[in-house]
Amino acid sequence: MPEPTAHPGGAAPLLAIFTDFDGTLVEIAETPDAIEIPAELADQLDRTARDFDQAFAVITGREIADIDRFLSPLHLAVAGAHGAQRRRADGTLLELDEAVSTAADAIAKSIAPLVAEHPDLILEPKDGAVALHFRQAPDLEEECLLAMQEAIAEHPDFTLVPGKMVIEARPAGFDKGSALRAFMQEEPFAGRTPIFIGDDTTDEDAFRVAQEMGGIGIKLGAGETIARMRIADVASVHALLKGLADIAARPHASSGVAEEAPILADSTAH
Ligand SMILES: O=P(O)(O)OC[C@H]1O[C@H](O[C@H]2O[C@H](CO)[C@@H](O)[C@H](O)[C@H]2O)[C@H](O)[C@@H](O)[C@@H]1O
Repeated sequence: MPEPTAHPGGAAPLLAIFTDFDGTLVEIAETPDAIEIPAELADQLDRTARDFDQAFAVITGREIADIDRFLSPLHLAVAGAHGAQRRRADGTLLELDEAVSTAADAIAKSIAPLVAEHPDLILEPKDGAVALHFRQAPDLEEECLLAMQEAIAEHPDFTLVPGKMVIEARPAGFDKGSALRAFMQEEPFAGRTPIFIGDDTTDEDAFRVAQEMGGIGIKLGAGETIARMRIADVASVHALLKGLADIAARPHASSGVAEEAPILADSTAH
């Protein structure tokens, strides 16, 4: 693994920026399609990517196609379906094993009758993963969990992960940490110091890997976390990205993230 690189003009390291999508770049909504995309979001992320020499990626539970649709016409580096899908910074799309797609289809099919019976549930089939949402029927959480456990029983290569009012099946061996590590082995991420911003339990793997690699995990909101830093809300994430881009655009930046961005708090401070 290459050592993190110092900024050519000063002491600040070159950063690689990774963010989660739902609950981090956009506010949580009642349904997956009801999210509101701030008008300037795509432009801001494009600027972040450019100012960090394209060392910027979204690591999400969503499909890559979803992220492209929400940020159109921007095509960022993205790890989708919790890392099962990945598009590199140079635009190369990594092929998903056909057996994984087939198994995800089968899991979604076996959940369909439950969703037909309870129209408030939302089934979100993805290429390589399946999400069963119960935000509009919270009393069905237990039933959803049992149904998903049953559905993956015949697919031992899949594992269940809880999210925000959702239970997801994803292929074992993929998570947001493995996605971050994979990006960090490639240009233009290699040798940089990773920062990952996220809000959910599935983001903990990425916090861990970012910190193992000498970087920083930034947890949005409350809740147990291994992330070293916290940030209050989605608006603060946008402000932080803008602030980081401003720092990166300066030719002789010399100060660190925390010093330049008081919207961050040490997550271990009381
Ligand atoms: O990893 P993320 O980018 O945070 O994606 C996690 C899941 O986000 C979406 O579901 C969540 O957001 C929805 C819209 O706000 C909300 O209605 C739902 O209750 C949340 O669980 C998305 O639909 C999933 O595919 C992602 O895995």
